[in-house]
Amino acid sequence: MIDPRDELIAAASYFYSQRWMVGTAGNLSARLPDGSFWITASGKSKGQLSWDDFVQIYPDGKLESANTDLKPSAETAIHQLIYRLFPKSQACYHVHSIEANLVSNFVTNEVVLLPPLEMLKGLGVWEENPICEMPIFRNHLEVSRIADDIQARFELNPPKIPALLIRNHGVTVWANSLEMARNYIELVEYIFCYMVNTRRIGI
Ligand SMILES: CSCCC(=O)C(=O)COP(=O)(O)O
Ligand SMILES: [Zn+2]
Repeated sequence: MIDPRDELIAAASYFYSQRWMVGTAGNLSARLPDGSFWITASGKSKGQLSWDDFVQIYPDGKLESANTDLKPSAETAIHQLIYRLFPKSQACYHVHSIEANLVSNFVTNEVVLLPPLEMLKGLGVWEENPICEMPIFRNHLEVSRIADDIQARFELNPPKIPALLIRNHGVTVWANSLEMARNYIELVEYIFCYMVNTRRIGI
């Protein structure tokens, strides 16, 4: 079995270079065949991760890490929930971009309408002139409350695309492979960038 940490490190380094994972912002995880997942340890610079900067979380919540000082990402509860709600997901990526935060303030309600761009096909929306919304969640200080809100909403109303925004915080995507999760981050960031630019030029 290939260890997914190399791919997570490469993705984090790329996202860092795009300024979507500045400093210690964001967290990435990837599942293993036994149902456990590797997740970035909390507070690590995402531009220079190594294998020892990850924690393995088992389905029963137990964890394993290279040293006992290592804490799993503060947002592990969201990754755990995503894997529970979407059992085919193999990766969950969360980044903080300026555009994601700007877009999260374009509306005050719980969803933002995305422009009907061709790029939505990359997120699985194969429709002409699609009406596609991205869910937005409140950024509670306690991450478990964010996870509770996501669970409550998604159990009733599953999202059309594998992505969610946390207002003034960042975007989270999930996918059936690490490669797809990386593409999804690029696609949502393209869409956010487009939305910010259309506002800027007033169209
Ligand atoms: C400066 S980032 C604040 C915490 C956060 O939102 C994040 O994504 C990183 O947290 P982690 O515990 O995964 O390092
Ligand atoms: Zn975050």
